Amino acid sequence: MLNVFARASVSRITDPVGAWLVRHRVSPNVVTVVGTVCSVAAAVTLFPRGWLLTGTLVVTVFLLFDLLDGAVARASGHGGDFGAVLDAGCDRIADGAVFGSLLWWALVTTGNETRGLALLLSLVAAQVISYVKARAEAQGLSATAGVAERAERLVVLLVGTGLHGLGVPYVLDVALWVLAAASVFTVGQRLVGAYRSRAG
Ligand SMILES: CCCCCCCC/C=C\CCCCCCCC(=O)OC[C@H](COP(=O)(O)O[C@@H]1[C@H](O)[C@H](OP(=O)(O)O)[C@@H](O)[C@H](O)[C@H]1O)OC(=O)CCCCCCC/C=C\CCCCCCCC
Ligand SMILES: Nc1ccn([C@@H]2O[C@H](COP(=O)(O)O)[C@@H](O)[C@H]2O)c(=O)n1
Ligand SMILES: [Mg+2]
Ligand SMILES: [Mg+2]
Repeated sequence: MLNVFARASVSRITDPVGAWLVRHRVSPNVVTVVGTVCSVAAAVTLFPRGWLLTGTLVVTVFLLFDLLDGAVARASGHGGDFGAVLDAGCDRIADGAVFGSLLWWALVTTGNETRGLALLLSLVAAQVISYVKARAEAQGLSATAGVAERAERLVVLLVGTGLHGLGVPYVLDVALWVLAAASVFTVGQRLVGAYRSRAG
């Protein structure tokens, strides 16, 4: 949904930044790798310590690099097949680090098994959602539908962690269970989409 409705607005910001980076000889792959490494580093150092507000703000800044690398690729005219693979692979690494770090915080730091379960479901479902789409595309099928695409998943999660960090009660638990349910549902939507997209 955000991919359809927010992308045009986001591009009005990211396209000029992408063109500026190209003028300074920055390549899209550098943006992808730097954004991923910094997202992972921020998530694994901040979330397990329970620094949820700081973690949310810092991780968000570096996750937004994922919106920039495509803009740099378009502005440089060097976008390509490998860039798309690197982008998607790095997305999985960043998602694993963000969800995994919060899972560590929930289970090890605070001993909250309910939050841990919701995070575990969301982590596994997030990876499966993306894998089913990629595998379907490799088979010549299409599986793009889903209520919880990556942007939606990250927005729900990070608004929940940010507000929890600010001391707002209940919001994180609601966000985590909405996220887990929507993510599991999206796995089903992607599989059904792939099935229906078969020719004949
Ligand atoms: C209240 C207390 C304080 C809390 C503050 C924090 C609030 C945090 C709120 C939001 C943070 C959101 C961060 C999200 C960043 C990442 C977004 C993202 O994923 O963008 C990519 C996405 C899709 O692009 P692709 O098609 O290239 O991506 C593919 C897709 O993700 C596939 O998904 P899946 O199959 O898993 O469902 C993957 O498979 C595939 O790997 C991947 O390549 O782009 C969009 O959807 C476009 C719209 C995104 C809107 C996000 C909202 C961000 C909020 C603010 C934007 C401000 C913009 C400023 C930019 C400045 C840059 C200098
Ligand atoms: N290192 C990269 C990253 C991305 N691309 C291209 O951009 C597309 C993704 O665009 P986003 O705005 O969603 O990041 C991707 O499919 C590639 O075509 C690239 O070439 N190199
Ligand atoms: Mg990207
Ligand atoms: Mg991406």
